[in-house]
Amino acid sequence: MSLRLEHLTRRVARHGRPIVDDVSLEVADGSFTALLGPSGAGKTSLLRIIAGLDAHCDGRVFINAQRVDMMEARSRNIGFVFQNYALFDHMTVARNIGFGLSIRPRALRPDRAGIAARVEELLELMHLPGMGGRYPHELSGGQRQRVALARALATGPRVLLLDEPFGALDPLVRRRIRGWLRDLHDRLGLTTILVTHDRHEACELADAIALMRDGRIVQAGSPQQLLDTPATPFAMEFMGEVTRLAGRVVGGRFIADLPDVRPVMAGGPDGVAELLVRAGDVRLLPGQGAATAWLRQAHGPIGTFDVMSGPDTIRLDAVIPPGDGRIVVNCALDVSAGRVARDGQWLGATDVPAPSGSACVARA
Ligand SMILES: Nc1ncnc2c1ncn2[C@@H]1O[C@H](COP(=O)(O)OP(=O)(O)OP(=O)(O)O)[C@@H](O)[C@H]1O
Repeated sequence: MSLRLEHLTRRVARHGRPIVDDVSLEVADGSFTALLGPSGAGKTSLLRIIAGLDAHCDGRVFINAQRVDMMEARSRNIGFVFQNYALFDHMTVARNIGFGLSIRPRALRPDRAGIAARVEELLELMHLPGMGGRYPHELSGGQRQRVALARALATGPRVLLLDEPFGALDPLVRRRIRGWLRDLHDRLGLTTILVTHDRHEACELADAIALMRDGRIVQAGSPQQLLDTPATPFAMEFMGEVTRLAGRVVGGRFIADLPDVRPVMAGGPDGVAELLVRAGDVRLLPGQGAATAWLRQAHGPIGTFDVMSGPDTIRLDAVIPPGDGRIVVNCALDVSAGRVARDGQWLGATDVPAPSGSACVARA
């Protein structure tokens, strides 16, 4: 099922600006979309509006072209999993899973045998066979999360909303459950939206990412699009480690404060600016300058260096030059693949998509 969000806005008391601010987004049928962003960006608030758990003051939500934001939550046929599992501790796993079915209106409710059969089917699907009689406190975190998923899927929703579902799990379990979740999504033909602040998680799982900040969507697109053409310096920094170099734009070139950084072409008027560059795009050029770089730590082909250039020493990540790269003398720095920014925007960028509201991609 496809989703379309149009200009969604939510205001709450004692909060100066809207916590969800004019958000528009297309989510393709069968896609896995991550709402990514720092704490307080409005991800959970947006998810709750879609689910019908919180009110919005402006905008519309469509599922398969049908407007649903005036419907109550349980009529939307959306499955929702919270960060903290939110299982009923006093109920067995089987009753937890069957709960949504057991409170359906009489005309739609399966009989007891029907509910039991559906619960068994879900226990099997979630790799929890024979665990229906246990209580939540008798399960591991990963198992509890799978019970929460089973409960969300019991009524057969086609849209699944997940709010930081892996937050409380250790990294190993987290990785395993991610792979399993993506398989489940594909197998059941779900349309899934996942809230996370972990870019690795978003990139590993999702076909599309909507990056949020201050209640707004900064950029939406495939993980590769966000990595290759970040809409803003914030997007670039959120999607990967970057080094920032201070400097100025003079006559169409960025001149870094560090004297051994080679000038970079830059659009925009003259003035103070900064350059953002990824570690894999910083090259030390031995014998072509006056800087000295000491390798502090190697991470595969990339190293963390202390670079002394003129009177300053800065720490940055760069590609380790061939040979013994522990001390690189008389070097210049090539950062020509970096991007030049001023006041939180790219300077003279021509290849960057417009922020906010861009459509999410369909699944490959
Ligand atoms: N009911 C509310 N009343 C007042 N402020 C709220 C309410 N709900 C959320 N907020 C505020 O709205 C902002 C967005 O919160 P939200 O939980 O949606 O962010 P988030 O991106 O999901 O953050 P996190 O990753 O920390 O969960 C925050 O500043 C939060 O304090």
